[in-house]
Amino acid sequence: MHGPNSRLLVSHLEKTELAVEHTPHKGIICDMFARIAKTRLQTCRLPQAFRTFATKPTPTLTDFGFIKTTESFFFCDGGYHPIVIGHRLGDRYRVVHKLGFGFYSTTWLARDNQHSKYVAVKVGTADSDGKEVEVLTRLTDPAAGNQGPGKSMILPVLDHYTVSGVNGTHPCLVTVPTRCSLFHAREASRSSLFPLDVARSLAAQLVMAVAYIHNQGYVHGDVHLGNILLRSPSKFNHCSDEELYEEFGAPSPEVIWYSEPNPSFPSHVYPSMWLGKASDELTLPEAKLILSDFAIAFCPSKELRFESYAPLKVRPPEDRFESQKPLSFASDIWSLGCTIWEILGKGQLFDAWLFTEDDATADQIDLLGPLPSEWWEKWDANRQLSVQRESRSWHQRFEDHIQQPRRLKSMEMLDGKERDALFEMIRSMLLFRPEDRASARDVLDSSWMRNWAIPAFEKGMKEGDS
Ligand SMILES: Nc1ncnc2c1ncn2[C@@H]1O[C@H](COP(=O)(O)OP(=O)(O)OP(=O)(O)O)[C@@H](O)[C@H]1O
Repeated sequence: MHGPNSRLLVSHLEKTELAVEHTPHKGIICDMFARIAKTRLQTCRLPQAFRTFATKPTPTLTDFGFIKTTESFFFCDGGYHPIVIGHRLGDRYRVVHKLGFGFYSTTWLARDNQHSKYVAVKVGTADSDGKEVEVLTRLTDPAAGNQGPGKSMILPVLDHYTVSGVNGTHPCLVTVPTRCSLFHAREASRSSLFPLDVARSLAAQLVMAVAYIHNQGYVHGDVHLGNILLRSPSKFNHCSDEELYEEFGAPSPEVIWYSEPNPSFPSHVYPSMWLGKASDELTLPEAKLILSDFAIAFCPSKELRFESYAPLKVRPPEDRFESQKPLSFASDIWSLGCTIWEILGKGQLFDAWLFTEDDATADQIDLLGPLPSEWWEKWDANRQLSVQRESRSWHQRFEDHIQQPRRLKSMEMLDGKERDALFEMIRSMLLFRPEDRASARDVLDSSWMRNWAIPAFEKGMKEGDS
């Protein structure tokens, strides 16, 4: 099931658009979803409801009652709060549209009746701990100093409170609404690419944001394209609800089909509104980044964390090979290196189609060379490396993921000097041993940052001012 069609299906699953009932390949699709679910079991922190489903030995199509929307699966005790457009969230916020959802929350565009402006209200699942509020409050505290532009790339908490409903008590976090994630901006484009200067500027901003949070003593723990959002133009605060619906579309509830009806399930869900822009249409002044989702961020000096919850494609290898040692800032640096690569091109540095931890390790060895000897002994390398694999060098991956897609779309490409500086920087971030990796500060001082990425960011700031 590898290949573009299966990728498309997953993307549809994630975008909640798949009408499986109408396909002639239900059996194959059930099998594929079962595999996706099981792969995800190894790769993400997941609510219990999903775990129960994913461990079913032979799921049938009926078990995929959530197919029309993965989201509907999480309406259960401890899960999402069912929300209807027009309802109030707390006394102050009237829900106007849906902005998005993740495994641990749904996010809504709401009208703040006190200040007559739009806000984003992230409503956590009842089993989420609400710790994100605390982390964001500390990181955006005016007393935390203003070390460079990184701080402005974190959203301040405007308000927080809890709401109670059929599935439990839910933490609510209020921030300004943003545009879309880099992942969704790419998905919405024809080329899946950012213009080169935009990509450089986004990479610079991401490193600044990570350098800032590291400086404040926090590890983000989940750096990937889905958690990097684009700042919204502020103009839409002046729109009425009607004008907003006119421009961005009104909410259109979709009926959910359930295999086993339950009062905690809503009868409808809402597709998310699209405030975003396709990646290839994004201009330099518009490319203003927000690092989001601090739900699993932690402070290594206060809390020991041994397990990484980052997706496998960006997950640092010490999670697997040094599971007795606590994770540190260097775990973010690995994910950051992989994410910068992805921002510049259209492929992932480490391929990630239904890939297992063994595939990830083998792919990392292909690119980076042998594991440290004590790690090697922990891995059944002979079995894994005997599997026929296509070995791809830095240059090949660069050609496949970055240069060739840019060439094919007639978009600006990197020259040899820039490519070498990029390789040098990313290599310093992807060293197997976490203690050998560059720090975020070192990355900011690298030649690629100083000569290509930061100048593009500064150019964007100037163009935005003029
Ligand atoms: N301030 C915001 N403005 C607009 N959309 C937002 C905002 N915050 C979150 N979203 C949307 O909601 C989605 C999910 O948010 P987020 O990743 O923070 O949730 P989560 O439940 O912690 O996710 P995960 O599945 O990574 O655990 C985002 O991808 C984005 O589309």
